[in-house]
Amino acid sequence: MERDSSPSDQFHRYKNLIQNGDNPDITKERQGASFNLYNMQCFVYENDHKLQRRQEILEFVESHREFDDPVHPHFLNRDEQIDRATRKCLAMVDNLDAIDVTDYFDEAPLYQLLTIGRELHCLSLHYGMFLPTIQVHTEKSLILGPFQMAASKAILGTFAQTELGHGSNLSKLETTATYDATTKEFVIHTPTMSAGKWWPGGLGKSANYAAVMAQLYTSGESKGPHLFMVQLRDNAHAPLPGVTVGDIGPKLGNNANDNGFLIFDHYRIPRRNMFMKYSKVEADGTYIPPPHAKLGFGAMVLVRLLMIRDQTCQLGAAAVIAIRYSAVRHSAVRQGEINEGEGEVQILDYRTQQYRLLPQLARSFPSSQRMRSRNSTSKYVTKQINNNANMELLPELHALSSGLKAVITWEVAQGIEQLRLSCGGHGYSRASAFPDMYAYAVGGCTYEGENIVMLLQVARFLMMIAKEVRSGNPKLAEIAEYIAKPDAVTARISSWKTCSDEDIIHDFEAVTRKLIFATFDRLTTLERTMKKKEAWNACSIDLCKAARMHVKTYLVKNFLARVRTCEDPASRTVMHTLAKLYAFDLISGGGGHFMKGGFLSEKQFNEVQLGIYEMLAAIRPDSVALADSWAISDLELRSVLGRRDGNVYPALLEWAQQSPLNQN
Ligand SMILES: CC/C=C\C/C=C\C/C=C\C/C=C\C/C=C\C/C=C\CCCCC(=O)SCCNC(=O)CCNC(=O)[C@H](O)C(C)(C)COP(=O)(O)OP(=O)(O)OC[C@H]1O[C@@H](n2cnc3c(N)ncnc32)[C@H](O)[C@@H]1OP(=O)(O)O
Ligand SMILES: Cc1cc2nc3c(=O)[nH]c(=O)nc-3n(C[C@H](O)[C@H](O)[C@H](O)COP(=O)(O)OP(=O)(O)OC[C@H]3O[C@@H](n4cnc5c(N)ncnc54)[C@H](O)[C@@H]3O)c2cc1C
Repeated sequence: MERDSSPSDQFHRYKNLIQNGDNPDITKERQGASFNLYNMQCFVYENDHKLQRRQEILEFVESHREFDDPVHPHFLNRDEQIDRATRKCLAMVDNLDAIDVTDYFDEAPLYQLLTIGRELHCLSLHYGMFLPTIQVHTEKSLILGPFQMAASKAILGTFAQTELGHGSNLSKLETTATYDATTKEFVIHTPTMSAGKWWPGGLGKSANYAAVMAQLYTSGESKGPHLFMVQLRDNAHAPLPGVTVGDIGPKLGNNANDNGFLIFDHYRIPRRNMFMKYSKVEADGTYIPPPHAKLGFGAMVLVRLLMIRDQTCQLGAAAVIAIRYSAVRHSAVRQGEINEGEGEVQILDYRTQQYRLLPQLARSFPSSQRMRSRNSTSKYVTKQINNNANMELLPELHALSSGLKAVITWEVAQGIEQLRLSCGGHGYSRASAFPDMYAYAVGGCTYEGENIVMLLQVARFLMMIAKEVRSGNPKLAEIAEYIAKPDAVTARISSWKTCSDEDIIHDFEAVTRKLIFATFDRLTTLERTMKKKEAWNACSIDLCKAARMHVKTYLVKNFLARVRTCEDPASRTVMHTLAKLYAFDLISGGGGHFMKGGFLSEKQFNEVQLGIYEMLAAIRPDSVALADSWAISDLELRSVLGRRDGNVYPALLEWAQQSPLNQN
């Protein structure tokens, strides 16, 4: 059948509709902000230098043609996605001078987002886990500049720990590394089908090396899981004899990453290939244990901390998209009128919409902020460990990194989904970026320690503290000091305007303390009639609840503390309201815990609900400017709906035009 014009021609006709300049609604929103954007951005990124670096890195990437995308990546099949990501990875590595590669907190992730986007890729595990593993587990004299090795592209590594049969429970991993003192080698072997490594990123096609977690056997004795550096492929990139390796197929997301499987058949590696910073096997097979049994899990602790910041930035970006879209969405489709006859309103004016957007925006700030200080704590703890001086802080760091990882990845994934819904149908399109963001975030709930398993680690720590407090001789980590404070019978929370930060902290601490001790009492009662592990299992839902509340209390306290450091009064006022909204929203969502035993009265609970309404209204005029305070460029955002200029509809048409279905 003949047609008047091709879909492509028709799109070109519509393209003429693209507006010059920014959408007037979004401009008006920006003009109405109560604070100076630059001051707020400096607060969010801690100083103007970091802000300036963001801009410099953006300009660098934008000026390099090798980072351009000839076809929008959403329209590529998996092979093409992997090709694209690999091409970009090479360009990224060729231009590493553009950033401080050791800054895993700001510069490296930003550079990666700008060059490649949200898809994980063949180098994700190399940078995300392989290099951190080398850093954490290799003696300094042997590191030989891992970043130079990466830059020279000589070694491309992954982290191969999870197996078909076991992921969370490291003690049951089945891959073996048996020391042969006659040849001074380890024999790496996959003894059963369930022992096959499964999931490592970049393993399927790309990596030629892996840090492999395997059960160490020496002098006929089992010594538990240890890490080994293993070459997998030769110089021509073919698997070495004794190594079977491949891709595990498509996944919910991260499909530009070749997650793989790996099977060893009595594969030999030199003795020095064991990561021996903490535990050692001497040439004669003598085993030297580490100064702390869990130091071998150190790389995971570090990466959990990195993930927290990385994931929170995804929530920030999702909030930016949804808020900007909500400011421009009103006239194309009738959503209803608030005051009849006065015409349609921006969807941002609906209180329900604000309730979907603003608590998520609030949620995106504290965890990104505090991770900076956690990162320095981590460096401090590592230094203590390296000096062999002090292992005392290790359980605290493990509990905190596990808890934050579990709570934040969950909240980020749920938040992104809520923000997607807030954009109606367009949120469902990949053009919005929400589907990719969600797939990325939800992966974080599983990898690097399944969230429930991580919460139960926090609970172990809390139960130990509770036992110490009850014994009357507590030696408490800083994050747990509140657990020893006296009980509080009633809540202090009043109206959001009059209640102080101390009131909010008092109430969160009191409720969490109660939850911890109620769980502790239940556990100890059960332990009288059950085996310890059975008792633990029998109250593990409560254990997780206590762990979650402990982490949320930590986040609330830190958000409020961070806001107090804001030097610009106008920015501080808005951020303070946002911090209170964050706290009130958590109380409202966790009403059961707060109202239990009459701690929070019904009147106080009503104040909380009312306060949420009022704070939404108070923040509404600043919401677009608050979104802008994340200082995210369009290239980083990669969302048609979240464009800075607000010209969403022509951009959607332009995006759809690239669909291969429209090419003929
Ligand atoms: C140019 C640059 C370009 C780009 C740069 C790109 C990126 C960089 C920038 C940013 C990146 C940011 C982030 C993303 C990074 C990468 C993400 C990409 C891809 C995803 C990677 C995913 C990788 C993986 O998933 S690897 C596999 C992870 N697996 C796990 O996490 C397993 C989970 N299980 C465990 O950790 C343990 O089994 C356990 C902790 C659950 C239990 O331990 P154990 O087995 O020993 O049993 P228990 O009896 O419970 O414990 C005994 C006691 O030991 C304590 N314990 C346990 N662990 C620790 C620890 N680590 N430290 C201290 N103490 C520990 C435990 O608490 C018990 O103590 P208790 O006193 O007896 O109670
Ligand atoms: C996108 C992605 C990338 C990954 N990349 C890598 C990688 O590069 N390298 C690597 O080694 N691995 C990787 N993994 C694997 C990942 O680390 C594991 O999937 C994760 O640690 C969870 O382990 P599992 O799959 O065995 O889950 P399981 O432990 O089987 O969990 C299944 C269920 O059992 C529950 N459960 C398990 N143990 C307990 C317990 N003790 N108490 C209560 N409940 C429990 C969990 O809560 C969960 O609900 C990746 C996974 C994904 C999804």
